[in-house]
Amino acid sequence: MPYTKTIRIGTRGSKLALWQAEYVASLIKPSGYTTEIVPIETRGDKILDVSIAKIGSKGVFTEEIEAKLLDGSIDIAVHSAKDLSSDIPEELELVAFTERELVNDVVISDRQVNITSDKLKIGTSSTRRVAFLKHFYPNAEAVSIRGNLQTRISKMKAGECDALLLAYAGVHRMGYDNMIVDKIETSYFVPAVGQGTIAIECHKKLDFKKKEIIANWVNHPATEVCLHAERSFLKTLHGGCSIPAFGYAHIEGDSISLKAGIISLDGQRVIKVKRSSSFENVKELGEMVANEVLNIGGEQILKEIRQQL
Ligand SMILES: NCc1[nH]cc(CCC(=O)O)c1CC(=O)O
Repeated sequence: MPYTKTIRIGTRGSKLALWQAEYVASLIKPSGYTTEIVPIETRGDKILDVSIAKIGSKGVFTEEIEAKLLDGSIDIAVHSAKDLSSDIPEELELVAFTERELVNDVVISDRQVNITSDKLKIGTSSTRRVAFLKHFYPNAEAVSIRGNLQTRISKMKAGECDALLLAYAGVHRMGYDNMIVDKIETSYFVPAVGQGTIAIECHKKLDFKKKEIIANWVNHPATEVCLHAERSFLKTLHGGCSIPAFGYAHIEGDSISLKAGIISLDGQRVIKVKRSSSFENVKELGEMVANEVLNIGGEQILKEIRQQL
């Protein structure tokens, strides 16, 4: 095949995913390479009536896309880093992470609501958010809502819930900032691993010039190092996206600080550990934090969750 200066970008077909793919394409553009966006439907897009936790296996939003990386029909895949399992196929690698957006969860609503004092029905389908709601906002009632952001907002307007709890990143990318009624602090409501950043996955054998373009034009090194710490934590914990684990790393001077843990599904027990390391040791940092979390009660919580799901 003749060499083409075109990078084929595989992505899910949802509006948020397409926004993210377009964003990555816009970062590549000044390099002189062109891009082609290839939408791919995944299992997670097809099954809308069951919560993600119950679909079961990891990678429900990524497997079909990874298959196309493996057979060479796309050059790179663009994912919300949060949706990416901690184990990716041996032949593939993560080559870039875009600059992280504000990482917080936010409450959005079409009416005036107060999450602290009102008895709100809050739409979410994330086990982490349901458990944190039970712990920090016992007034609130979590109701399961799935679908893309647009669908969830229509369900809220139709009365299925009073508010939605979502990642700021997605809300912002879809242009719903004006519906934000509360920004929840990460000091206690710790985000999911990878929240707010976009990961670029490719075949280890992808043409080196294309890899170089991605590294130079798409990757944000400070975000990348934080993501490696968070993902090392998740990998050691053996948690997929259905586990109510959380992890957030950020740079403090010349070290990386990682705060991560797990919460029981009933919200009763929060196991949280914060440690820091140099930039070179983020993998060990993630492993150390995960092992500590497992040892001080995390193992027991994981065992209970595996029995319940
Ligand atoms: N699990 C779905 C998902 N995956 C990524 C985002 C938002 C964008 C991001 O976190 O980068 C969302 C929606 C949400 O959690 O509100």
